[in-house]
Amino acid sequence: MSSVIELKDVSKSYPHFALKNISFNVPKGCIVGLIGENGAGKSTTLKTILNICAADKGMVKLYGKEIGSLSLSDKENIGVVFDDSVFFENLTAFKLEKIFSKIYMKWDRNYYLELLTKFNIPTEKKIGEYSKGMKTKLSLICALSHHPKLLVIDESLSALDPVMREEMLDLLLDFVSDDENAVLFSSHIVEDLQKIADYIVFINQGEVVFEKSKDELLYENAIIRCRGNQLNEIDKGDMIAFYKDENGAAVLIHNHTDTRVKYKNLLIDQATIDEIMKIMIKGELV
Ligand SMILES: Nc1ncnc2c1ncn2[C@@H]1O[C@H](COP(=O)(O)OP(=O)(O)OP(=O)(O)O)[C@@H](O)[C@H]1O
Repeated sequence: MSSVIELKDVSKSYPHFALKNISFNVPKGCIVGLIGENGAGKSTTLKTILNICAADKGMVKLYGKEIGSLSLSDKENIGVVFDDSVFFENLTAFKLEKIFSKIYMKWDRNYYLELLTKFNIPTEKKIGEYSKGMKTKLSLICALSHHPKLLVIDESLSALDPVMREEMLDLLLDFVSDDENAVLFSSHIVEDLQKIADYIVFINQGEVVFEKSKDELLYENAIIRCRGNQLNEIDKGDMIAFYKDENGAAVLIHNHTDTRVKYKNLLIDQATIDEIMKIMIKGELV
């Protein structure tokens, strides 16, 4: 399976923060979810991929080409939806269409109008008068309407209500049903990524903690919930990380049949990606 994005040992330093040797791939036909707490380095990673900020070292390739050597038509194959995407607030969606039709060679007016109707976006209202959710929808619609092959989305869908998010997620699944397309999607709403992502890349304090297929991640991990004083009943070798507070302990363990048998007297739950992330960030790694 070839990759749309390849990152190898990418580093970028700011005065009080550094991305350190970030490596991961975004394979064709896949949705890759980038997760991590506030300030972990998700946006910086996306900006480095898009060459909005240059990496200090490492390699970024899109469709096998170094990021600095992309042609205009290569760039047109990238659709970007950022949380702070700005459109001219005095324009209407109709006027915006006229501008984009001149910028993008593959601009698809009919598809744009179809999506505006489907997602109830007013065409004659000024964009400055849109709600945040409407702006987000418009941003995704614009990104899709020039038929990119890669969509890079930063946090944006968090402004949408659950029903609308579901529809947008369906749109992304539809997008990657074409095996040539791919999505790199950074989100706080890990639940969304659990629904649609094929791979999860977890970044913490500027470093990749893991890059795994979602199915593998959910299958390989389980959580023991117990009282704090029961922690010593669990062998360190079975633990990945644990979190303890006054209400008890949550222990991330390797999910093997033998660990399930070994700890049959303790409550073992399936782990969600959200819980895996929280225990690894807030708890202690073993
Ligand atoms: N231009 C910049 N100059 C200096 N520091 C920066 C710059 N851009 C980002 N940072 C710092 O880099 C760190 C990572 O920021 P980044 O926006 O990548 O995190 P994030 O994971 O996307 O966070 P969030 O989920 O809150 O959006 C933060 O500490 C931020 O202050």
